[in-house]
Amino acid sequence: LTSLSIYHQPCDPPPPPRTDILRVLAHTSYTSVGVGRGPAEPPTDTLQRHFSNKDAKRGAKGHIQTLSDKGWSVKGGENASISLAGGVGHHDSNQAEPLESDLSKLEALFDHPLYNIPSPAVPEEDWLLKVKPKVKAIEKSSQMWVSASQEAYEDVQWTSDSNSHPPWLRFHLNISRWQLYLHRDPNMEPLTQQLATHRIVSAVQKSGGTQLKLVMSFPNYGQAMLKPMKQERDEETNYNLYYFSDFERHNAEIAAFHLDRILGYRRVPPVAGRLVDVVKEIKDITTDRKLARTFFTSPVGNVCFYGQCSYYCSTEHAVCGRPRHLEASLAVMLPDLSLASRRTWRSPWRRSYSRSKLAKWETEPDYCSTVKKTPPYDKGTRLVDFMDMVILDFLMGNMDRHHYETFEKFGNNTFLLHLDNGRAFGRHSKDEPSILAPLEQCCRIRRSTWLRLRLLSLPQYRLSDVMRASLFSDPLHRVAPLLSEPHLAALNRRLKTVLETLIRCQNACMSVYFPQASLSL
Ligand SMILES: Nc1ncnc2c1ncn2[C@@H]1O[C@H](COP(=O)(O)OP(=O)(O)OP(=O)(O)O)[C@@H](O)[C@H]1O
Ligand SMILES: [Mn+2]
Repeated sequence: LTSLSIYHQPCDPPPPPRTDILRVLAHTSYTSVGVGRGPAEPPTDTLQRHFSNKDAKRGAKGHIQTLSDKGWSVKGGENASISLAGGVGHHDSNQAEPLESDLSKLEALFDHPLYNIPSPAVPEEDWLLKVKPKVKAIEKSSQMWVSASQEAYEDVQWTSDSNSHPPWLRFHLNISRWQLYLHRDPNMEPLTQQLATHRIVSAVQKSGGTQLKLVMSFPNYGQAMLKPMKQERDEETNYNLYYFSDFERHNAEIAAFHLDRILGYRRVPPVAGRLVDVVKEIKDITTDRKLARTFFTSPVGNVCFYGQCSYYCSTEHAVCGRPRHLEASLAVMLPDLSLASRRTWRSPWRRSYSRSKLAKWETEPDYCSTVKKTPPYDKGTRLVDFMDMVILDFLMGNMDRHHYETFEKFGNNTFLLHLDNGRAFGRHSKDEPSILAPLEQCCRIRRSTWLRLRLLSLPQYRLSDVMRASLFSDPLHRVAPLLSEPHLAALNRRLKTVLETLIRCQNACMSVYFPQASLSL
């Protein structure tokens, strides 16, 4: 299983000819396909082995019930899935399928061996954080921190037992060298539930970045980054706006989390949608004076605010409740930088961020060969990790990946954090081929990613369907589907383009080394 290199060069001799790989991929028994778990593959934690297919199915159904119990479905209770199936019936009648089938596709996808590749336990040094051994009682009392507004926060009674930890802490403690969370992580449901429903005790502006965002705090000391809704779901980005002037979209942050998980990466911090009460949950509780000063009531009686930031923070660009309910995305905060510092990397394929200049990669045909020789892209998994991110960005139309971050502790041998996806999903009617330039130019991909992409192109796991099913679990789905049908359809179209690019890569090299070989993709 580990014999195949993740660095299989497109121009290396290909592995021995296989029978129809697509057929094998669709087959439930996977042992006959030599999928390598290269050193870059996220380890599978023992926890996930306890999750049988049955548990997973029950989990998914249970979730629908939880949502409907809370009045989050149109009809609720037993009929929840039926009414919701009707609710999504507006997509292309040729493809119309009830939601039940989308959900079972998602379950089947996550049950597939490509998502359940066994791996050894995570070595001690591969965890991002370590729990300190028990502090003595005396030290403890002198170290005890007393909150200024004690009523707002809960008493902390955490022990070394993870059952005593709130979901956000469990999330932090489970971040490892290769992924933010586990496949089928049992903590995801409580974590996203809390983001969506937990009482907000503090809201302040987050500094840094160009657009308005807030840090929200919860009574259990968890925190989340809020991005407000600025654009209707079916509105397309204005064609005359440069990518760097585009608005951020809350639904893009949510959808990116789901897409990243479906691609099997798990490199986007969990995000949930929430209808926030602008008055009760922001204006009344904020201690941020600069923010408080920007609240006003619009001529039609909606409560609005605009905060302070370097773009779009003015009365003209205020975000407004209806009349006080505002849609927003809440992303769980990563561990504080004092506990886990991060390194920021400039993307080698960064756009020029100028209206007139072109970047080097746009003019130099052999640009990739230079990058391949430049650390950290010359060793380890960095280049294929970068390609994973490129594919995510192309699928969701994100042109704004100027930088990416990694956890300092893990050096160069670690996954890339896919933070800041707010400028994705701006346009469904057009694809942006330049986002794929790195893949076109380098022709490199991690084998397991490539296999998963092919899986997602099969009708029984179709990307748009599994995304629809996954997004259905977000609380904001009851307000409106997080991605409109044209956006879901665009995902399939773009996936096809990615696969065609890879076939072109393979063809080009096959013709060099194996002129007579036929391609059995
Ligand atoms: N979930 C998170 N937890 C902790 N920090 C985060 C999280 N998401 C983003 N950040 C940090 O906050 C900074 C700003 O976030 P983000 O990039 O999403 O905002 P932005 O306004 O879109 O920024 P920019 O305008 O530079 O694109 C990021 O550089 C990142 O370091
Ligand atoms: Mn941004």
